[in-house]
Amino acid sequence: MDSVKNILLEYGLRFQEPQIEKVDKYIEELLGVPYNLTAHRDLDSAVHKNVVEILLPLKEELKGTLLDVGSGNGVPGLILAIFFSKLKVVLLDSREKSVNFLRGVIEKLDLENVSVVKERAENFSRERREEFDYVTARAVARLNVLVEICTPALKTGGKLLFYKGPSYIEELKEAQRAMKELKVELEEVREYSLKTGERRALLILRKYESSPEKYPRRVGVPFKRPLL
Ligand SMILES: C[S@@+](CC[C@H](N)C(=O)[O-])C[C@H]1O[C@@H](n2cnc3c(N)ncnc32)[C@H](O)[C@@H]1O
Repeated sequence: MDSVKNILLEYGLRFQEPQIEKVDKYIEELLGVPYNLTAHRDLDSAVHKNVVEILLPLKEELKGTLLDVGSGNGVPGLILAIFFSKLKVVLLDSREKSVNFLRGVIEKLDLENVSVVKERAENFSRERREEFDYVTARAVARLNVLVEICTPALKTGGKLLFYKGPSYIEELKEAQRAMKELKVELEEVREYSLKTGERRALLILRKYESSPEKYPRRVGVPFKRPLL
């Protein structure tokens, strides 16, 4: 039977045993069934979607502070916290159900470098300006919205790491105004493919100056009236 370890080895990803043990437990929590009872296809798909997709495009070690916006079940923030022990991670989500799940997982996995906050990103980013070295997000909003709700919490010189599908090309065009307003520039796009055939891209944007105080606008506005 495939294990998390074998799948990561297939991709040439590097790891240590304690990290694999934690990911095994995490997948068990995610699927809601003990590891030895997990169906092969469920395990394979969960590891690809939640672990390989996150680690594969990262060549460098991440260290410092990281905020994961709209963390849901903990992807990518929790996975990054497991594999990069020098990171201090805040998982942010406005949904009670996600926050409760995440708190349970952190306790079970005994993770000391992760905390969870239940709050809307618009409020959190306004209050915690210029605090994080990285802000990450996957499957939360289109790029122009993400830039507005994430960038204020980022330090000047810090990086936004957004996991996207092939729609990123359109989203980048649409996000030009938001990038200019919030003072971020595209540094790099890392395109990659999973063995499942899925095409993905990691967008890396760098904040070159403080974002104006008027951003982010109040809760809901960046979604309802995105910067275009
Ligand atoms: C589709 S899920 C994605 C979860 C995870 N990032 C992933 O890729 O598996 C989107 C999550 O973003 C959260 N979310 C959406 N808008 C948000 C906001 N403005 N502030 C905080 N959380 C938000 C939702 O509650 C939900 O848990």
